[in-house]
Amino acid sequence: MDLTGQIANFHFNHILLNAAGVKCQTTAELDQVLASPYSGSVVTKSATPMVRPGNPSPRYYQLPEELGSINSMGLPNEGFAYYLDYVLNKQTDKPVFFSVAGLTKDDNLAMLMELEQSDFNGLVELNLSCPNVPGKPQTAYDFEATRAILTEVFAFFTKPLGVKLPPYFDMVHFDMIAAVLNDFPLAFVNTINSIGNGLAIDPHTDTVVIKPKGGFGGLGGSLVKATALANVRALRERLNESIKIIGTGGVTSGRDVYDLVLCGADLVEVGTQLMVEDTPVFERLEGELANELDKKNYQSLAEIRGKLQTIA
Ligand SMILES: O=C1NC(=O)NC(C(=O)O)N1
Repeated sequence: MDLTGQIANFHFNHILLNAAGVKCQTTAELDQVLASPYSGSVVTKSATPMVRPGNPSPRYYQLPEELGSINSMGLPNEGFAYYLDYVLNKQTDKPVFFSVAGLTKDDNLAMLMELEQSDFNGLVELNLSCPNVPGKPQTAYDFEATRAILTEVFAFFTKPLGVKLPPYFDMVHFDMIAAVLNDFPLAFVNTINSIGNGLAIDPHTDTVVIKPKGGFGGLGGSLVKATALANVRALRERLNESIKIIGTGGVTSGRDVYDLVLCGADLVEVGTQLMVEDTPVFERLEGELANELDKKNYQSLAEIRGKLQTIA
């Protein structure tokens, strides 16, 4: 059975990997994800130029009844140089994604210039959608700002680049972001980032469950699946076919992976459920995915990719 994926010149023997932010802040975590026989790749925690402690804790909370998670991490990371050193020295035959999330356009341009001039030979993900830095907007909700930064980036950047997008909730917004992205030689888009600025309450104490921003945080896990499916499907229908799609959000079962591929995903990322189960989740999900294909006598993901049916 062929459970592989392709982005640019990179072939992925498995389509599952971590979502940026989960199991990817330290070299030990990155090594563990890469070492899983059932991961196809790894993505680094979104890097800022300097080390960042992030927001005060509690800043991550698992919602009850396996609904998902809420987080306001605030881009804690070991700093750009730490991740560049890791990717330049790590021996692996799996493609690696380097995620960057500068707090300013200049920070992003500086990190991307350093990556361009480095020997890094993987893929780069420009995170335009972190909802958790107080006072900072999710750039990709501003279509002109997104066009402006991509214009400056592609004036010099020649390596495979993709963007991490927030979820959109309006058909016109799908049209507008696709009209921007189609003007650039992007290797991929990764959709969705968490659903920004949700709120969860502890019923025993009548208190929010995370400290930053009065309890507002990004939502992940099963409760965001329908939004993730819609964003993958809408962008697949609108983007040039040269722009591949990484589907992220709401994956807790092999059927969830199958559904994202059905909507057009080339690779699939796991965030909240990876926090819950750790790296064995990749084996479980791939096994369940294979079973879903078996049920319908499919031999490869290529047979179902983008093949979601509508009602005539
Ligand atoms: O892009 C991000 N999305 C999230 O949901 N959380 C992290 C963060 O807060 O660092 N960043």
